[in-house]
Amino acid sequence: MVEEEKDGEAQAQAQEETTNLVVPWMRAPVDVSHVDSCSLETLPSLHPRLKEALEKMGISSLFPVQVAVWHETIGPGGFERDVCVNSPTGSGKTLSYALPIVQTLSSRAVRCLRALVVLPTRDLALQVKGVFDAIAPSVGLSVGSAVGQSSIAGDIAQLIKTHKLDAGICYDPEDISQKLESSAVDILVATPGRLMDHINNTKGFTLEHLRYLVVDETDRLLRESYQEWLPTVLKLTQASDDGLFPSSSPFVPSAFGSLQTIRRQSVERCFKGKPYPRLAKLALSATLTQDPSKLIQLDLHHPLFMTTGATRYRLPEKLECLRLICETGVKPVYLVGLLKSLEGEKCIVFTSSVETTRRLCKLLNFFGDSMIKAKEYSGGLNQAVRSKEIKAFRKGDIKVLISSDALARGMDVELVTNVINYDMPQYPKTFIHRAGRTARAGRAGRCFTLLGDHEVRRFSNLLKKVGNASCPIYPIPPYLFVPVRAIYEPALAKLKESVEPIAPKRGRQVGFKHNSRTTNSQTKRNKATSEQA
Ligand SMILES: Nc1ncnc2c1ncn2[C@@H]1O[C@H](COP(=O)(O)OP(=O)(O)OP(=O)(O)O)[C@@H](O)[C@H]1O
Repeated sequence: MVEEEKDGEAQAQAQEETTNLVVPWMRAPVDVSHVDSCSLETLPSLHPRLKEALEKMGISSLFPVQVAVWHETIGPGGFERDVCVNSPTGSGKTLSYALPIVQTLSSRAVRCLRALVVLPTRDLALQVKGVFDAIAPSVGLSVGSAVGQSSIAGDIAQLIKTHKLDAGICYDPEDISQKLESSAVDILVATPGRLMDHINNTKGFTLEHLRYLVVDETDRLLRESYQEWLPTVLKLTQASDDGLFPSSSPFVPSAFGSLQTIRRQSVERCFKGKPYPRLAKLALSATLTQDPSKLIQLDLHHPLFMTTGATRYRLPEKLECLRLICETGVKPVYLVGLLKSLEGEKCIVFTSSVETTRRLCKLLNFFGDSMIKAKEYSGGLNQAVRSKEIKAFRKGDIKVLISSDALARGMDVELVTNVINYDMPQYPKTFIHRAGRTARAGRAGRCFTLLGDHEVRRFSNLLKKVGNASCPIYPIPPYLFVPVRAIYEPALAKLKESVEPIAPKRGRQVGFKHNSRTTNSQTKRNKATSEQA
């Protein structure tokens, strides 16, 4: 699956900037910045076992966005409107949907797939599954995942339960040899590609009982069609809403024939509440699209827009932005000086591409043991290596992670106190998501951006777009900077020996682009490079 924010982001940003159209329902939002946190004790209707589960997670109160969504779903709102949330990174959007969904499903009597949460990448999906896993079992709900690069057979074993047919059940005589399959999970967290695999190929996988659809990182998911996953899901659930057989849909081969209708009715009767509830949708992002042509794809019902403050984007409150103006040709020296000044703290260093990530990581490790030990995270690595590195980073065994934008969205790693833009982000949204890997959950954090002289103006414009005027220069003490300079050339020579030259193309330079100007041109060239998850 494509992870990198490149050409798609450019197009999306350009489109949004040229169209000033805002759909009417977005003009009268609920402003979450006027909502207060709420203690679990005073949160209305919270299931006692969910309260216990939250306390075990160390949570004693809900954040404003979580209170606002609770109000619209469990509170008086009662899930009657679809909800679109634009709320800063680290503000707790995951629990804002996980908690109401789990609370509502806690009263279900029969297990079947009621909630589907879709995320753009495998790592994000597994992170969100972890949040559901922490609360859903307390009320007897089961959570599954369907993500790329894991075994399909393993998925099926986890998601589908096979029963023998009871003698008294009315079934299609043609299907007499078949066993009855049903969902082994109430909630599924999935990436679009694997979801489509199950929709198209997995016997017994059905969305006919789906009540909740969450589209997390909405702008990212709406930008690419991922095998038409969204229209497919909507079509399948629409068929169910209309009382049509999903098996009549061209998308799904029927596993049960006429038995499906009998099962659907009996299952829904076993659910306290409405017999045929509407599919409720929740769409969330820190940079929610306002593009009507994108939003229309969600087919929203009487949507309610929640946002934070009056500006389009908002950075976390305790995020401090700083910049370093780098002399041409020696940007890595500035980076090492900066990392030395932050020694002992967890840092993510963002670059513009998989290739720069790989080379920069190698280069840092050539500076010698006394300098910086860094690891790499990008779509250029296989999943097992990525998972290993992120685990070590979470544990604190690795302090510096050099990453492409594969890590920019959604990833929640505790105690990351610094984000460093080694390459200046090209788009405001990329800045928001990268910077948002720190200063999460009300904590403090810093975002440093390394700039060449020629980038200063463009960066100031970008800061205006993200609503941040203040970004002072960070002074690196000379005693950290000067010794690094002395060992830069030997480290660079080692790097040149160790890396395979890139196949020369017209106007393409071979070797590590340590010059901020060439890094910028490399960024442009690499726009076509996509990352595979
Ligand atoms: N009520 C709460 N009390 C304390 N911590 C919380 C609470 N809700 C969420 N958190 C923590 O806040 C952090 C950020 O939450 P989450 O990942 O849901 O943010 P987000 O808004 O989805 O961010 P992003 O836009 O970057 O994806 C997580 O570590 C989570 O455990």
